[in-house]
Formats: sequence, C-alpha cells, structure tokens
Amino acid sequence: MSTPKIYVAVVGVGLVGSEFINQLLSIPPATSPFHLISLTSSTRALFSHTSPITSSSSWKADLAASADRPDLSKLTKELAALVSPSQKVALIDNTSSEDVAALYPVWLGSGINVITPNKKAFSGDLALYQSIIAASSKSGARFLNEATVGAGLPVVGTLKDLVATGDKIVKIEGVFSGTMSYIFNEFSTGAADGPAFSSVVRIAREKGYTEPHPADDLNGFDVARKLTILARTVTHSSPLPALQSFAAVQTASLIPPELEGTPTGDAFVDGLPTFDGRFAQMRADASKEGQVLRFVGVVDVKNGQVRAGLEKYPVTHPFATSLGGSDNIIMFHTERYGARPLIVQGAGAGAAVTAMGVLGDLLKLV
Ligand SMILES: NC(=O)C1=CN([C@@H]2O[C@H](COP(=O)(O)OP(=O)(O)OC[C@H]3O[C@@H](n4cnc5c(N)ncnc54)[C@H](OP(=O)(O)O)[C@@H]3O)[C@@H](O)[C@H]2O)C=CC1
Ligand SMILES: N[C@@H](CC=O)C(=O)O
Ligand code: NA
Repeated sequence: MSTPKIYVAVVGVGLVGSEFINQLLSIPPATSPFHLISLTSSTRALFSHTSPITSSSSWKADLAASADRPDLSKLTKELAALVSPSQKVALIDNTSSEDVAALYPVWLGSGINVITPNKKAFSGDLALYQSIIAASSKSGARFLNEATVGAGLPVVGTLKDLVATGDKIVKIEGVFSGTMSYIFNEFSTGAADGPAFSSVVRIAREKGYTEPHPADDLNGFDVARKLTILARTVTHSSPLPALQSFAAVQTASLIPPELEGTPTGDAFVDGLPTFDGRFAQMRADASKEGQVLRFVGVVDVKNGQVRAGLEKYPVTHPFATSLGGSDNIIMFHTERYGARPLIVQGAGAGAAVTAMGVLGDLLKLV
C-alpha cells in the first residue's frame, strides 16, 4: 500500500505565502507527495480535503471568492481530525503574526506538523518556545523553521547538525538581515557619498526584503530575533544562558527617535527622508577612515554575549567586498572548524528564496 499524501494547510498568503503555494503546486501532481487542502488569509478561508487545491492560476481567485472567514480554532479541529498514524498533516504559517505563533503548541499537541518562516514563536517568550518543544516531543509532530534565519540558506539545519554531532560552538557572527545587507551594500560602498538612505530603504521594501513593517528591520529586532533562535539552538550544549526573549539581545536601533512608533510601514518610509542627512554624515565619517557601515550580529557563546548593531569595517573586509544584494553571511566558529569558520552565504531575503526554505522543510516530512 502506498503512503498517503501529506495534507498541507497554509495560513498567510502574502509575499512568501503566495510564492510558497506556487512552488508547491509546481510539483507535478502525479509525483507530488502533498495535497494542498486549506488556505487562510487575514480575511478569507478555504478548506477542501476531498478536493485538493491544484491550480496555481486560480487559487487566489478561489480564495477571494470564498464565503468562509478565517477561523483558526475551526481549522485546528478540522486538521486534527485528519491526523492518524498513517496520515501526516502540516500547517505552514507564512504570517508574521504572534497570535498564529501562539497556536503552535496546540497544533503540535494535536499531531499537526508546523513549518514556518515566522520568527515570533522561536524568539519571543521562552515559555512559548519551551511549550513548543514539549508538545513536539510528546506527540512526535515536528516543527521546522529553516527559513526563520537566512531565508532559504541552510543556517538552522547546519547549526542543528553541528550541535547534534557534538561540535562545540564558539561563536556565530555575520550579517543576518537581507534588508540591512541590501541597504548598506548600496548605501555605504566606501565612497563619501551615494544614494539617500531613505531611497535604499524604500527599494528594499519594494523588493520584498523587509518585514511587513520595515521598522522591525531597522530597529534591529529582526536580527535580534534571528540571534535568539540560533542562541536557543546551541544553549543546551553550551554555557550560554537561554534568552528570555529577543528583547534580551543588546541591540542598537537605527530608527530616528522621532519616527519611533510610526503606525504603518507607508508612513514610516514617507517620514525617513527628513533624516537622510544623519545617515549621510555616518557614511562620510566611515569613508574618511577607509571604512564601510554594515549591520552585524554575534552570538558569542564562549563569552555569553548576544548583540546586534551597526559596525564599521575596512573597505577590504569580506563584509565590504563579498556581499551584494540581500546577501547574508553567517560564520560558524566551532571547535572542529578551528581557525577557519564554516561559512554560509547568499541571498537572505526575498519571496523566492524564503519560500524555497519553507518548501525544503516540508519535503523533510516525506
Ligand atoms: N520576505 C522575506 O524575505 C522573508 C520573510 N520571512 C518571514 O515570512 C513571513 C511572511 O513574510 P512576508 O510574506 O514577506 O509578509 P507579508 O506581509 O507579505 O505576508 C504576511 C501575510 O500574513 C497575513 N496574515 C497576518 N495575520 C494573519 C492571520 N491571523 N491569518 C491569516 N493570515 C494572516 C497577512 O495578511 P494582511 O496583509 O491582510 O494582514 C499577509 O498577507 C514573516 O514571518 C517574515 O518574517 C522570513 C524570511 C524572509
Ligand atoms: N526582513 C527580513 C526577512 C528575512 O528574515 C530580512 O530582511 O532579513
Ligand atoms: Na535558513
């Protein structure tokens, strides 16, 4: 008897969610190990496990035409009823919602596997993270979150493998934000002048690199969340204390105080040009010293420190010479790798590479 196809439910159909659905549906149905049975946006829902969604050209219109409103507790019951020893079910959270993240223990406890690029659950309150781990180990359902750090780049999986095989992590450092990478690769090249800061932020947003609210990138919280996810992954094998939340990371925000609390991303980006002069001055100062600006993060396991901020690097440093676009670069300094760290580098944001990371995780359930 052949294994039944895995039922897949998607919550969140924005940039990453839409691309994920299209990548999933591009696997030929005859060979696909998945049945896409449910879609939930912030306003509409579709559930159809007897007649799965197969068309990448019509799912958006079908969802928009649905009379059903989103109801995650109903969805939970419907999915839990499908779980059996021979039937796997996966919920893909493609939102950045804390409310959705808070449901992971319930889903995992019901045997529903959770796959997500959403950082909130793994970098927020330690109690939520611990209840996710407990629910997963009790039911055997898996949570997979490769795309939470470095988008599709193999960062979380690499770290898990290093830890599981007994290597000792000394330090993880690098450029962890696709948005910050793009901004500073374009803005600070070593020259004394260049494009306006606000204009590169606007382009990063148009390219789909930023969080739904770009202030969540510029305040350093997105990097702090990624560092928390990595720090928690190494904690059980190191002297680094488990971070209570990403808020415990030493983070230097780039948000002008006057723009703190700006409610919408549009208003935030519209308000930035007023402060272009401040950023231009920082670029000119770095340039005078033969340096560039880069926003970096460090999980210093040996010294028990986790921090993120804007730093200056010589124009000859790899952070200045080898990064382009939304590139992330992550260096794992470990006992086994010695003086030459294991390095992962490549695009660290954008819908296509992030959705690939999510789909890659889903394929691990097969
Ligand atoms: N973009 C990127 O490069 C990367 C993104 N990520 C992560 O991927 C996730 C998605 O990002 P992205 O696609 O760019 O963001 P988007 O804002 O484009 O998409 C998020 C979607 O989630 C929807 N949503 C919010 N709350 C709910 C809810 N309760 N139920 C159903 N849908 C909901 C939003 O709807 P509405 O707009 O109507 O509120 C929106 O369509 C985020 O967690 C982000 O951090 C990770 C790595 C890289
Ligand atoms: N906004 C994030 C998206 C990926 O996590 C980034 O810019 O890195
Ligand atoms: Na990744």
